[in-house]
Amino acid sequence: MTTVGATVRAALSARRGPLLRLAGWSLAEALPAALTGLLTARAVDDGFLAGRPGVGLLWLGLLAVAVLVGALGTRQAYGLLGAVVEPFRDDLLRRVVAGALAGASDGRVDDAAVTRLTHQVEMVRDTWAGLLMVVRGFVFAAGAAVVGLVSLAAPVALLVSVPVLVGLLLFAAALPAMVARQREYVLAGERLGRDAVVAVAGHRDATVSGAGDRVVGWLGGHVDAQARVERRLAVMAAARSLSLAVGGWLPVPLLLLAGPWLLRQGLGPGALLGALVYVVRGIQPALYTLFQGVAAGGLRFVVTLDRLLSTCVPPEASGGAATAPAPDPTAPALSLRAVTFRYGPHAEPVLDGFDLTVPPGDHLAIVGASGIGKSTLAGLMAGVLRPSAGTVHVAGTPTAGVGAAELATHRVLIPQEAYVFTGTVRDNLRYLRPGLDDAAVLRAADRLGLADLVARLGGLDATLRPGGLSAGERQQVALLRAWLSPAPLVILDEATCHLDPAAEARLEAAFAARPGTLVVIAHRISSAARARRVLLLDGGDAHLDSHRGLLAVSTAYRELVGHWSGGGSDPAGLPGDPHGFQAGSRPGLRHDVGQVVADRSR
Ligand SMILES: Nc1ncnc2c1ncn2[C@@H]1O[C@H](COP(=O)(O)OP(=O)(O)OP(=O)(O)O)[C@@H](O)[C@H]1O
Repeated sequence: MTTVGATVRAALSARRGPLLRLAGWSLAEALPAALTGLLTARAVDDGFLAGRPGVGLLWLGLLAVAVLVGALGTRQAYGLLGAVVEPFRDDLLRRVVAGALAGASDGRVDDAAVTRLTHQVEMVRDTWAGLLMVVRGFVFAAGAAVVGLVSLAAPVALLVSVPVLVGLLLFAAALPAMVARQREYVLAGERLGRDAVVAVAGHRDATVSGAGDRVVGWLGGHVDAQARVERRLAVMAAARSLSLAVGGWLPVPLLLLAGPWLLRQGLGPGALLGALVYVVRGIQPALYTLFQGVAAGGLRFVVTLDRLLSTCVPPEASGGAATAPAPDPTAPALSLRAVTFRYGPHAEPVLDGFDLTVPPGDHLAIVGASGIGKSTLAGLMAGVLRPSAGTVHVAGTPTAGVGAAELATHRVLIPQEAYVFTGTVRDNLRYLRPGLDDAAVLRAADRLGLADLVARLGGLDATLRPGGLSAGERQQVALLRAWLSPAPLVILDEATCHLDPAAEARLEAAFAARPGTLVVIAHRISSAARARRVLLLDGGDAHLDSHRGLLAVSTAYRELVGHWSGGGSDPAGLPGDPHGFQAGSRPGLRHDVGQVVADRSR
């Protein structure tokens, strides 16, 4: 499991640019803290005490300018905070949801768990932002104050720095215990909440069976436990106060006690006052904010992030294409072994002990009656569905436990209802390959005969509104997007059903010529005839052969072809049946494909 420390380090190193800019503006923000004591000392020693109030006011005016610069720094720093925090939140959310999806059984996701996890991600985001600001604020404010003290006099800086360091060390020593107490506190709260829900849900049974007192006692035990943990947490507040007393307050009496000696060494009274200003206005509030911030939001951040990471898919599994291993070109494009799939624990299996190997570069058409399991098989091939038993490999990579981003580099699945989103034509087309240049996109559009469509949509910069597109146009946009994807395997699940036969033929031919492997859930007989091999899903059987081969050996296939091309205005498809096949026309077909393996490629 990824640790909190590693996650924080990765988040910081991934956002180096914005962090550096944040540091730059933090310097500006720290300007008043750095100058406040120095300018006060000048105003007093060279101005007011020297009988030159004008000079004193001038120094104070400079301080006012520094305050304005600091305010500008604060404004910019908060703006930059989003650039550091939001990508961290996005990445965490992606991993958490991927973890929830990976943990889902039979494709069923626990919605409540996802909601709880996303809520916790928001909490981590907020506390992360708070922690960054607090730590950053302390480093720059305290650093500025120390620089100011050194510029006043080195012995003064030493007198202040030593107790500050001791206070920080005390706080750091108490931190592990604070984290442990905070974790106990969170767990006790969760336990109480969970069991209270159980008790409330079962209160009728408890009352009827006379177990009310036992339930109250049981819950009371949880309340007591939480109170005990809270008391232990409160002890940690004492450790915090001690650290603040040493680091933030001790320098004041030390400076006052050393005052006569410092004045004898030539330090002006204004400089002594300036040093006190640095301590009281700079170091003390910075320490207070640091201790409070770390003890409250910081501990919540560590504990909540730690719990979230235990549910996450590691970044390498959910990360972007850059971290995903490349598909193995020598492995079969698809390999299904003993795959069984059912939509529910008590449902009949749609596939049962199914085997299939698709070599790289193959062009496979899958045919069968409506409801026989073609889309289910496509979903399994694409890793969208998980087999109840057996394994599915895409280009040598098992689809189980692989993140969506990695899968996307291996295969692209275009379903019947194509997905188009509100955004530019360019973003829609480059969705699976964001870095691609416009020329390559337009070349591909031309290659697929879709240049007119792109022009009609208003060009690459135009905004697509999904509602304004016909079903056929949506399919063409999705097909061009799939063509542009880096994935070597393309699965078209009746992805051309809203196009006319000529457009379908043109697009399928283009996909067949694309380097890689093509699997088409056939919508028309012509799709099957164009394919190198045809997989026929039949009731208790499955057959794999060429179109001609199947025509020669399979009565079921001949019957389907007969239905497909039999009469009507569309010689390539069955009139009135958008699927080409009709379950009613094949009463003998069952939904279980059966044990028979039709795999002649092995
Ligand atoms: N989400 C689902 N929940 C339960 N059963 C489902 C689900 N999706 C499909 N099925 C059932 O699984 C079987 C196979 O469906 P599938 O959609 O894979 O068949 P198909 O051959 O693609 O059909 P069509 O050609 O009509 O698209 C059918 O009996 C269908 O009713």
